Amino acid sequence: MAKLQVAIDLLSTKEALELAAKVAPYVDIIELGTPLIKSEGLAVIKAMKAAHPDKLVFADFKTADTGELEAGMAFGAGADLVTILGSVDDATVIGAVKAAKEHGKGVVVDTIGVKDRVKRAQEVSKLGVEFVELHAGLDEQAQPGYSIQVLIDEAKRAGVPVSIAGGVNIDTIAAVKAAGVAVAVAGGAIYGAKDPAAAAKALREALDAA
Ligand SMILES: O=C([C@H](O)CO)[C@H](O)[C@H](O)COP(=O)(O)O
Repeated sequence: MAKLQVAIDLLSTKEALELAAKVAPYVDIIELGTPLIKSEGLAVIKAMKAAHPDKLVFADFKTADTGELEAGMAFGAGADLVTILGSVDDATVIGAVKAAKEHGKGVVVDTIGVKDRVKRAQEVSKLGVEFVELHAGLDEQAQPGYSIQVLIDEAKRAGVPVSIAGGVNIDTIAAVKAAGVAVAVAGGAIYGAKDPAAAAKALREALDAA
């Protein structure tokens, strides 16, 4: 069964906690987006884990160097999963995986900006990561002609556990699920909705549908 991850790209701990309280019943993973962590620091991780100890808290660090150190910081603050950039040296991923093993937590590699996402996903999967995020970031999504179909096709070819992030919504989630993903990530489709709880519930139901 694929997991549902809410990506919270809001900028304050207060707003993030309010959103999480509304959508937590429908999601498995609560992602603290990179802008949120840059705005609020490690304290937002601590606050979210305290509020939702039963959920996986995902710190979207997008770490590019000192993998062991930064992953250790995220896990020490209460994160269950932390992201390392796929474009960086294997040594950074290996260091983060070392920290994850010490804390009993996990590393996710984010392929944002990677030219051959499938190849890199297959490479880093051998390094002990939990799963690989096939990700088109918000800037890439804003480019003319962007379609999530690219990520869906890549997920089908990957042959390793992946998530898809980059335009998952109620219209695309069935195809995302059919691609065999481990995790579907939805940001704007939830936090940008008039009724985030209803949006998360609808995505959950679509993901769980036979
Ligand atoms: O990770 C993200 C981005 O880099 C900013 O932190 C987004 O949360 C991710 O792309 C999902 O966004 P949506 O397309 O809004 O679902």
